[in-house]
Amino acid sequence: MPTKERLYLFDTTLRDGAQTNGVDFTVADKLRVLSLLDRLGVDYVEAGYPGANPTDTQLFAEKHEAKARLTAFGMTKRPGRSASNDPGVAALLAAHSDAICFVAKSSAYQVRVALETTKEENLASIRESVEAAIAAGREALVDCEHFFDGFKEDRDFALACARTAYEAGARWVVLCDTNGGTLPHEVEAIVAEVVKVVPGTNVGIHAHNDTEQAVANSLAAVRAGARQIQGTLNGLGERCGNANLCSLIPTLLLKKDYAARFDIGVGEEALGELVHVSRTLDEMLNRAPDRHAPYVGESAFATKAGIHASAILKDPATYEHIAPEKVGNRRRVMVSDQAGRSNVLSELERLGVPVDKKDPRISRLLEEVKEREALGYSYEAADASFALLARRMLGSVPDYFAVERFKVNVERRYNAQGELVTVAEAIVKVKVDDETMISAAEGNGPVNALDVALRKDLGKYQPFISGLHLTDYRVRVLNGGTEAVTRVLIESADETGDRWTTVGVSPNIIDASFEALLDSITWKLLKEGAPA
Ligand SMILES: CC(=O)SCCNC(=O)CCNC(=O)[C@H](O)C(C)(C)COP(=O)(O)OP(=O)(O)OC[C@H]1O[C@@H](n2cnc3c(N)ncnc32)[C@H](O)[C@@H]1OP(=O)(O)O
Ligand SMILES: CC(=O)C(=O)O
Repeated sequence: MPTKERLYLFDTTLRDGAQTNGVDFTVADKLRVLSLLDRLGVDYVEAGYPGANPTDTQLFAEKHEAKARLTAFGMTKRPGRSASNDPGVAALLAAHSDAICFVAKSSAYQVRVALETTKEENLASIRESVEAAIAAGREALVDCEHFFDGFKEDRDFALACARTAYEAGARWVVLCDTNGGTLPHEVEAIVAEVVKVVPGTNVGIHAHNDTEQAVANSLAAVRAGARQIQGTLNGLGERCGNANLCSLIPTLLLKKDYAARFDIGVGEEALGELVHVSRTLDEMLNRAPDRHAPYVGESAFATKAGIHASAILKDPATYEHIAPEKVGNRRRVMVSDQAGRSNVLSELERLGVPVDKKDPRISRLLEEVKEREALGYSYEAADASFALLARRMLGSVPDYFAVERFKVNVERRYNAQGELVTVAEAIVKVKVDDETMISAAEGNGPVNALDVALRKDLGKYQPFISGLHLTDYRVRVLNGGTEAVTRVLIESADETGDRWTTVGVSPNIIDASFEALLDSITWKLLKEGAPA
């Protein structure tokens, strides 16, 4: 087998990713991400911009052990002064890092307008900054900012910037599509010109996603000869983000043309951790994961259409481009108004509901789902409500308890301190066997009060629901005006870490919420095997 070429991965989640609107890393966050990236096996981690802010300065104030080359980012020296006299360069040289990545303009227009200097001064800044880094024993990289736009307007100057960086000793000359407007065929053609001047083994690509082409542009650059890709986890980055490493890594490892040709330093085992890495980052940043993200999204291997589900059950390869387990994801076959019998059978199997494939009740269950979805229900996410619907149809859900009445009161009034407050109170009357319980509770809203009252005393079932808590509550008004119907989805969790979702629908939001709450409790009792 021919030896593979080495393709290097450079992660900038902690630098360009930190430029994402709404993203803010602490030093502790950065160290955690560094360890995630190190386990993944990327070659470089650009961890920040020492001197730009206290977090990054503190991060680089000491040495951090990592397999990846820890990289500090910053500007080349400013025009009109020497590198040894430039505070920005001094901060970079003082930082504990293996490598320094300088950002340098490579567009004549940017040099004139943004830097207000000359082309010659800019080339001198690149050369002297790289030389200073190397003299200090660091590996030097140069991010050629605005390279592709610069190449289109003044090709010779853009190439002179790249050549100057290389000749000064930069290990990598990284071509940046800073404004993200370049298309893959342009990237491929321009990189092909650059590698005539700087060897491809020293050329990198840094693509922004403003036309949703960052991943395609990175692959186009590799096709043309570049051998380093810069990107971020989950595609974080300035404006629309950077090339998403969670898409690039599996593509490079699993798609034949790249896998056969390149070694990227990330192994199969680490690839199996990709979903975990992606979700851990989202969790840390308090961002909702993108359900539709390629490879790592919750819906990346979710099938709704009946025709697809039928084929997937025969052989998953019929509708999947890779096996989801390779990236640590899972297949989901959903039940909805787009489903056929195959979706229902698959979901029942997953939920552990035993059923004979030929049972005529399967078709009736499917019809019931479709009729209910027409009324506003949605079972795609509400797995526990679907399981209850199915089990009720199959006659296996006990009547654990009956709610005889409930009352909810919301009142705005002055409290004893003279402050205006809104108070929600609920009373629930529940019958378990022959015993009647009446519970009252206050809550931060009517649904919360109702939930607390309902779960306060369920008699003999109380021990079974003690670990139950609500983790999410979503409301959607399905059609406007006076005819509006409200759909409530409630996500619950318990002490074992299990999560499940239930649905309720009604013109009245309290009724819809109550229906979803009842399903949640009933599912928990069923799951625990509570006696009827
Ligand atoms: C394309 C990219 O993503 S590059 C990454 C950019 N990242 C960041 O900017 C985040 C961190 N930045 C910061 O905290 C601040 O901008 C700092 C600390 C770096 C600089 O702050 P300030 O000194 O107040 O300067 P300010 O941010 O207003 O402007 C940048 C200056 O750098 C100059 N500059 C920009 N790029 C370069 C470069 N590659 N080489 C030399 N100088 C440069 C600009 O011309 C401008 O100079 P001016 O003040 O004489 O007009
Ligand atoms: C360096 C960088 O982030 C850019 O040019 O986009």
